[in-house]
Amino acid sequence: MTVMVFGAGALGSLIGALILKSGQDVVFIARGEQYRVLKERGLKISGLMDEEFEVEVYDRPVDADLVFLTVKAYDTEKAAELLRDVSFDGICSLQNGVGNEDILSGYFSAVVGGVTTYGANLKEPGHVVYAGEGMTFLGDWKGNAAHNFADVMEKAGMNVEVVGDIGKRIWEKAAINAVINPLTAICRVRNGKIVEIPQIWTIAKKIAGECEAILGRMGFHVDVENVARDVALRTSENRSSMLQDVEKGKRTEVEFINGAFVRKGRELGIDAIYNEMMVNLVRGMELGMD
Ligand SMILES: NC(=O)C1=CN([C@@H]2O[C@H](COP(=O)(O)OP(=O)(O)OC[C@H]3O[C@@H](n4cnc5c(N)ncnc54)[C@H](OP(=O)(O)O)[C@@H]3O)[C@@H](O)[C@H]2O)C=CC1
Ligand SMILES: CC(C)(CO)C(=O)C(=O)O
Repeated sequence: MTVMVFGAGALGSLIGALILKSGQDVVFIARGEQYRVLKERGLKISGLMDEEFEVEVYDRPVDADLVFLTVKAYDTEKAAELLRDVSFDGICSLQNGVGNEDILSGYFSAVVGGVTTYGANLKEPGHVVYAGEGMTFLGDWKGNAAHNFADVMEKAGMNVEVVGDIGKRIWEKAAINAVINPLTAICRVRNGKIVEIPQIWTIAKKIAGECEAILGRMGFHVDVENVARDVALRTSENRSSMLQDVEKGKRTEVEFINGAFVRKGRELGIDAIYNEMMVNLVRGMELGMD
């Protein structure tokens, strides 16, 4: 059994390292400087684990049995096109945002949706910090492969559960990210500050209200304001992934987070003007970067 990790950045390298450490075969797909360093020097994981791994790494996909997809959401379509040329039995997205599984379902017959709270940061090429042990929920989106992916993760000692409501969980996580991520990125603050600073929290509540109305109409009843508040406070010292992207001058996943609520709101006839404002402001920042 060979497991491919397509997108060996922060999360993919961590997941791949944990699977490799358990004695299972892993191939890593990377690009650019990350590919070069992984090939020449291997992978270093620090933080909750302190180990170095020699890794089998390629700059294009190869045949495998199972594929974990860990590219950013805006790279999913391109990854699917590349993966079409190789053979594997199932693909599992561990990405944030909405829409990845639908894109993959247009290409492949066994697609698994995933939501994970494991935390990883890329310190420098080839060096990933394992920042938080979390939980991963997997669910079949198309076909029947979730249990195969869960077996691999379980063997690797990871916390994982196969669930029947992965769609709801993906949207729920997207709602939490829709409230916290753009505001932390625009205001350049850590997560906890969006609750502490009343001027920011006022806007957060508007975004949460729109997300809750949309999720409610979809049959997903979530108290978005309170859940997002709890997550922001529990992760109060975190710099959100969107803030980190903006600070590094990288593109963000805002179109797959707040943008997903704007599109779903339009479809359902529900206003999502605060989410739309977040998309425009964050995209504006991205496009204005030198
Ligand atoms: N990091 C975390 O703790 C968590 C992340 N997530 C989600 O997981 C996903 C990945 O996040 P993260 O690991 O932080 O992001 P990273 O940018 O660190 O990792 C993605 C990696 O995929 C690479 N990549 C993209 N396209 C290709 C390609 N065609 N061929 C080879 N490599 C490719 C990227 O290269 P390049 O840098 O050149 O673009 C990058 O190295 C996101 O959706 C994120 O929201 C979810 C939970 C936790
Ligand atoms: C939950 C949260 C907001 C934690 O920082 C996150 O998922 C992110 O930063 O993308």
